[in-house]
Amino acid sequence: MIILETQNLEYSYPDGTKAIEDVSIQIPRGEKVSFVGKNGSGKSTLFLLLNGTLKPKKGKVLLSGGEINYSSAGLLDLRKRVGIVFQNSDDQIIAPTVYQDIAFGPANLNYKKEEIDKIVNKMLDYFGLQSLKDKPPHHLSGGQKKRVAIAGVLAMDPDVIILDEPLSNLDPVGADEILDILNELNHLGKTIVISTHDVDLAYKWSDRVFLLSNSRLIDEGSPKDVFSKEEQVRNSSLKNPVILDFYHELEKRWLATGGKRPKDIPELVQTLHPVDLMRVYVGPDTRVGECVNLGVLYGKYSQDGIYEAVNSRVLCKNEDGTAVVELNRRVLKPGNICVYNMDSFDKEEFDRILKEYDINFIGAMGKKSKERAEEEGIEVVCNSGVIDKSILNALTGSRCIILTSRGMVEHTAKRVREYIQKSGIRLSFHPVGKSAAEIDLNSKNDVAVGAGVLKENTGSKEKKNCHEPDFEFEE
Ligand SMILES: Nc1ncnc2c1ncn2[C@@H]1O[C@H](COP(=O)(O)OP(=O)(O)OP(=O)(O)O)[C@@H](O)[C@H]1O
Repeated sequence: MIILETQNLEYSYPDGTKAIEDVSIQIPRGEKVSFVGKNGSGKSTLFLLLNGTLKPKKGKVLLSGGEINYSSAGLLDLRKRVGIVFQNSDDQIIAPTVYQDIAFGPANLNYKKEEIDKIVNKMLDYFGLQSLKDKPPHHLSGGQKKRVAIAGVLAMDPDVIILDEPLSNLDPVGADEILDILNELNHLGKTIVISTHDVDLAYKWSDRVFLLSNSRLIDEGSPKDVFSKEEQVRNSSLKNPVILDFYHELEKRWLATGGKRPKDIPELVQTLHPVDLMRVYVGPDTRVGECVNLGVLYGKYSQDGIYEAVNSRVLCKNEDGTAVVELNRRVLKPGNICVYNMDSFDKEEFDRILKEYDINFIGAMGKKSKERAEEEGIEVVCNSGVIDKSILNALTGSRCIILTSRGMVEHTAKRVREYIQKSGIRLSFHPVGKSAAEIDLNSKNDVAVGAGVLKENTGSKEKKNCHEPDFEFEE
């Protein structure tokens, strides 16, 4: 529901200065509203028009849908419902004591003495001014004067409280105290309208921002909307809220993502999730924001395990066809590789091994073993580049078996062990079957890398868990 509204408002001062030109605004009831704009943009003039202190040359001011009545009675009613706190408290505080100043408004409304006393004491308590009630206001500090000025307005229990630069000249703690009071009053249902040059305040505090420039309304909307138009903000001689500048710098360095502009520090912290980025080539049709699957990452990209990069979001694309993607890693449990000597093939034993190791990839190496596999009706899925393909399949979690003959078993073992040593990825490797025990796993052909050597696991091979490697890398 709109509590205050202006329609095509125009105002010029008697000297001819055009202070407000064609301004139409709507202020919803119960909102916290900020007017921002450089010096002389027309904020104070608009506020004086909103509470009837000034009468527009053209256009209308409406309160709760009704046009303002500029008769004395109409204005008295308006000022009871729309209170204004001036930027300079000395312009507002006129009575000889704090008590009398707060009592001024209710007295003007012809309230009875007891009622006035009750209201003033309530205000003195609420604003922590009891100990100062008999002091002359001009002896008070800036913060205390501001509290007296707000108390004087609140004493009339207005629906809307308009405050012109309420925090100017206050120290940070004093400013926070006033802000707390405004927040509480808003919480109690009051519509709070302020003007400010403090873009950080307008950005984080307001529900709605109106931007004035050269006596005209330039923009209005949520703080995030209004302050997202950086050029417009700059052209209005304002600055970006610091929190947004900071966020943009983090965003440029890929330290903050999510595209959600933070409103305050907790929101900023939320944008700082650790990002895991990779520069990759993507097709020409891939767009920023799309997700790509990069397959399995190992070697230097694997961190301390094997990962599959699925649904990795493209954060930016470069002209050279590369893109920066945010990796979405899915941990892969490495599979295993068994090697079986087809020279001593035994159908029953072979079937048991397939079952025990849950084999889902069979490769055959060497003419003899391929022929034997065919004779035995074994479904071989790979018969060239078998060792490397088995390694690649094992990396993505497959359970592989390589069928080969006596001499090739040790060669296969050596190649797999080399890979394990170089990559640091602990694939399981098991010579299996009757002749497995004959394989010299500690062959002098083993490759030693750095300070590490491979050694055989102890324990029965027959009982070994299929995910447990036969070889360990020993530092
Ligand atoms: N009493 C006056 N007589 C003539 N011109 C005035 C008077 N008061 C303000 N103005 C002019 O009206 C224009 C709007 O002034 P206003 O005080 O409303 O701006 P403002 O946005 O509140 O500025 P500030 O941020 O400096 O408080 C300015 O050009 C100003 O010089």
